[in-house]
Amino acid sequence: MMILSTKLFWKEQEKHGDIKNKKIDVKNLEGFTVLGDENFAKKAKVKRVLPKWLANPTIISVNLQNLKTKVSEVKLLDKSLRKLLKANGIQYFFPVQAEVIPWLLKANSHTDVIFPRDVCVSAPTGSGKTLAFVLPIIQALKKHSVKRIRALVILPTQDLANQVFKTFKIYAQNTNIDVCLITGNHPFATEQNQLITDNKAFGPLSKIDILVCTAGRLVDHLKMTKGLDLQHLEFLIIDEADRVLEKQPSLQTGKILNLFSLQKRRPPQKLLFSATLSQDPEKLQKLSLFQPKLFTSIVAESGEAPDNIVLNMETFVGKYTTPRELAEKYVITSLDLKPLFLYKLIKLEKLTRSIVFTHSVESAHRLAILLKSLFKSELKIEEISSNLQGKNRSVLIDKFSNGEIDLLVCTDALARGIDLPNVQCVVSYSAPKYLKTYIHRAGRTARAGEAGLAVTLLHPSQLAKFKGMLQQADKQNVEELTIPEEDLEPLGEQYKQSLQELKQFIEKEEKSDLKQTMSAKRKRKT
Ligand SMILES: Nc1ncnc2c1ncn2[C@@H]1O[C@H](COP(=O)(O)OP(=O)(O)OP(=O)(O)O)[C@@H](O)[C@H]1O
Repeated sequence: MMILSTKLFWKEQEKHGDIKNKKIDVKNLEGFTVLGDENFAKKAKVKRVLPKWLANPTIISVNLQNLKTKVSEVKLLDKSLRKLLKANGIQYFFPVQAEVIPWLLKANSHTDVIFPRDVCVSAPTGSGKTLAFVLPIIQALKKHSVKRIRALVILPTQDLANQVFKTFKIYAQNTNIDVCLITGNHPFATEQNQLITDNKAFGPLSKIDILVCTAGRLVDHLKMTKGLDLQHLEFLIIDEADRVLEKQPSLQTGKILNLFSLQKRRPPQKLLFSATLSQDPEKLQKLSLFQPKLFTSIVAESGEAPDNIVLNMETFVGKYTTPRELAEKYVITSLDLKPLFLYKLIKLEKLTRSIVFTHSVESAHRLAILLKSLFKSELKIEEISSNLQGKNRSVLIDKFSNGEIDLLVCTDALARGIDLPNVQCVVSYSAPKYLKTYIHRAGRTARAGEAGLAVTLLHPSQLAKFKGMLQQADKQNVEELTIPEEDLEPLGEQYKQSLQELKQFIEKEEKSDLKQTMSAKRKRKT
């Protein structure tokens, strides 16, 4: 018997002249086995059915003005923690805290009987996600007297890890919990020494209870630090989870996330946080979450995120949300005068305490020099990028926080999670490529219920793409802020002079770089 592919079959049918009807005539098929079938009927649309946990989230309000949950009334939380919150000026919980903290405390109150469910939290930037995991973890770990790493907190950058570490330190006061930070900011051996002590009788022992780290440095220590034991882990927290998992695929591909499922005791509870957490079931599937629970804020058609919204549970997929207090605008600029548009924008809006994002370290550097030349002593301008060592970056971040710097020019290395107080405006000098980038940049302002402005500079050819991108987050009303090109004409001479200064500055820098490289080479030779 002959085996016939569908293509050959149609050729055969053609010979028999029955192609018109495109119907298989079984009579002509003697001696053939047809593989596959041509079906020209229109297929019914497949209805997307979400896993139950994604379709039934707990909705988090984005309203930070009308707070309802008093810290003093959440009796599930230890009195000492409530006292510390009060001492740090926190009287009311933000919505994400009001939902997640009691839920986690309850889930962890009888872990000897029931494995706690894993948790995904998607809530806007600046909505207080950090405390939503810090407080329940401190409370849960207070009871232990033997030192073991019981909570592992992974973040995408050094600056962020540092920030979360500081929050843990504040709320671990008056407990015997030891928190450690490893980000590569210190020599490897120093970090090893902070993690482990070598006991003569028992071998390597943990010195700490909570480890806060960047993903890359964790991977290095897992490979090379003898005695680093995660067998007793009770919590695995991934903050800015989408970014961590993008940056460190080895975490995602099961190498580390699934490693814990092999441990002898119960696997740790996984807690994933982000303002842009994917709610795509296929992506989440890879994380091997255990009976996950989703907390998410939502936007309604109008772009508002009301408190009581009826969801279509079958099709609900959370969209990224931004703070209610965020005002958003864009400015159309020409390519060659873009720095002047920025200059004018800063003047018009009287911007201080503001951040300007560019797409690369080099362009941040050039723009900072140019702005310094244009503003002279009128504004204090600094640049911050991954080129700077961690310590210098922290100094700049502190200076900005204290109001000693008016304008910080930076790359997207600073876009995620960094909590700078009272940022007036975020300017995207280079248009963001992705919605996520836009949301995290803009999220440096309008934090913790404060008002804030995000302005994006666009060339006319970028406008359609930008608007399309914002529509994915149901943002339809982003207004244009018009700066007519004629208004820039009087600045022409000043601009030319500043460009000249920039050129000279860069040339000088290049020469000095060359000199340094040559002298380093010479030193190596000798
Ligand atoms: N209940 C509260 N009351 C007042 N301020 C709060 C409260 N909770 C948190 N904050 C403050 O709000 C700011 C933002 O909090 P946090 O950094 O945790 O936000 P986030 O949701 O993690 O933001 P991002 O997504 O950008 O990382 C911080 O300065 C924090 O101290």
